[in-house]
Amino acid sequence: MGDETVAHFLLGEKFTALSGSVYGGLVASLLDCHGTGSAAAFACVAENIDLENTEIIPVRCVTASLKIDFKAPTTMGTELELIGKLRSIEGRKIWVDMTLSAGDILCATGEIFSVHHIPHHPFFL
Ligand SMILES: CCCCCCCC(=O)SCCNC(=O)CCNC(=O)[C@H](O)C(C)(C)COP(=O)(O)OP(=O)(O)OC[C@H]1O[C@@H](n2cnc3c(N)ncnc32)[C@H](O)[C@@H]1OP(=O)(O)O
Repeated sequence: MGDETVAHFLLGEKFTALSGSVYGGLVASLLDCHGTGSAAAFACVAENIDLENTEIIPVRCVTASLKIDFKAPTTMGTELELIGKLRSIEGRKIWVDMTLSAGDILCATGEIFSVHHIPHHPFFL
């Protein structure tokens, strides 16, 4: 993964909102999921956890804040690429900047602030 995370998606037509384009709420969901996954991966790297040889990723993150800017309609039928870049880690707090592109078109940017290693958090009981 180096200093960035990459994921690809090809969505089905059922996620169409306005004609020919992906529903914006789904764009936000993809960025949310990619953001928390990226935050967990960056936390592992910071803690020298070997992701290649780990069956269960020992770090979990939850979204505390998510900001999306929609830059252009997200074309339906084109493979989407999500890229996450670590902005910073301060203890349990992790900030990741993201882009979502369809081919050459930058469709959305996102910023996620997530929190990890939460003892006794109801999500992880
Ligand atoms: C299939 C895989 C899917 C993976 C999951 C995808 C992502 C998700 O859907 S997660 C679900 C949506 N998110 C949630 O439901 C989270 C709900 N919120 C919470 O559980 C808590 O508020 C939580 C965990 C974020 C923080 O609570 P808690 O652990 O008690 O820590 P808390 O002390 O309040 O905050 C920690 C730090 O973050 C800061 N912080 C918390 N929320 C925010 C925020 N919204 N903005 C800025 N800073 C914040 C606090 O100020 C604090 O800073 P510091 O340590 O410097 O004082």
